[in-house]
Amino acid sequence: MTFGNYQNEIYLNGLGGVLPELPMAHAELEERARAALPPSVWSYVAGGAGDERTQRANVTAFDRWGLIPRMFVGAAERDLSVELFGRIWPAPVFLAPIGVIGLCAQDGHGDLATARAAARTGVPMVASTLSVDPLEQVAGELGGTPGFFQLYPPADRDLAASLVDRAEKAGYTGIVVTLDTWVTGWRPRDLATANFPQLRGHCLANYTTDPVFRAALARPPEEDPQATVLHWVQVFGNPLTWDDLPWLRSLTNLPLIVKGICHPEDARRAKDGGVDAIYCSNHGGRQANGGLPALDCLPGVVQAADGLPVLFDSGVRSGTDIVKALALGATAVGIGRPYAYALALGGTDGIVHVLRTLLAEADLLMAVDGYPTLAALTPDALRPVH
Ligand SMILES: Cc1cc2nc3c(=O)[nH]c(=O)nc-3n(C[C@H](O)[C@H](O)[C@H](O)COP(=O)(O)O)c2cc1C
Ligand SMILES: CCCCCCC(=O)C(=O)O
Repeated sequence: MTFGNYQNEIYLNGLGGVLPELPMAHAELEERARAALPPSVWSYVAGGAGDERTQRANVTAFDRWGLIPRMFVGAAERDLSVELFGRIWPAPVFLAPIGVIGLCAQDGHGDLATARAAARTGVPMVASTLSVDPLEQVAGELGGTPGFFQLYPPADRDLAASLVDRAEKAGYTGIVVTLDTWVTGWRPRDLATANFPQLRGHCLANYTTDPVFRAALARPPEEDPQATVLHWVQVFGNPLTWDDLPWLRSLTNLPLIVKGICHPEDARRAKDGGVDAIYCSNHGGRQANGGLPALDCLPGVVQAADGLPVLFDSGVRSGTDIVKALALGATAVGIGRPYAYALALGGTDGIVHVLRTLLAEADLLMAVDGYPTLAALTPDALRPVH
């Protein structure tokens, strides 16, 4: 599927892949997903850290930037494609890793449904360590679309190596290491309902199918699920230091991307440590409350990355948001909660719907505002709103 030049599709053929019964605006999508999802899954996905100020600020940060339209640029033809890690992506957009995405699908196999949406659209998927279906099965649904495996680096280094090795063999094209969630943040909604312990048991497929993880158990996970979860709790978290970066780098020759970078100095050190890209994100405000909106961190990270690709997520809710993040220097923009809600409402078709609408809006905005290429989207396209 190619993106760009939606005009004909919208005005002549309708937006292929868009479901008339699903909303185009995020607020309505969210409201309908709330009604459709089991309450425990809803509050887990929608919730964040503390009183969720940072989570809300991630979204409203986009309102503080305004695009300035340009004229006489002949923007009838647009091209949203981007080359990243040696592959051409149809658009500078990807599906961010979502740990319980499996449970957002009505059949409980949302990881597979997401991979199928990636296959249909060509929009790359970052598959979470915490999935209902094992990473090999998820990769099997990706078709030719690039897939990235997101690693929560476990305390057991052999387990980390095994997960990365499996991801390589399964055909993933990069490894995203998430640094900001070695322990769960203060999440009142989940604490109130003891939600995560309830949900996580369903999302350990990558562990229960792993030879290193299984070898550490006295009895197989199928026979003793409780002991399995207890062992997982022990090995999951790994508060890494900069001294661990060479080890992480040594795990793979695939592109290595570090997720959760918000400080320019961290971006600089990660670049010096040999990573292939920086992923600027505050985990959608789920980990730390009281922080800067991720969008406000993006320009500093881009500057410090000094030419290295910078992936970005946290708070992206519209095509306009995508364009603003690109103008502020993101190389590609991650979609998070919107696709979880779309999955809940329409399965794979729902995710395709949300990607099509987001990208159509971005594309048309680039057309009417006179920024026909990604190269034209520079910080000069924006001014702060007073
Ligand atoms: C329910 C849920 C589960 C998540 N699980 C993971 C995960 O397994 N790994 C990870 O790196 N990020 C995870 N994230 C964070 C997302 O990758 C992304 O950073 C975040 O959703 C962006 O914020 P937004 O959805 O508000 O735009 C999760 C986010 C949500 C909402
Ligand atoms: C022990 C922490 C697991 C968190 C897993 C999923 C995730 O990243 C999230 O934000 O939720």
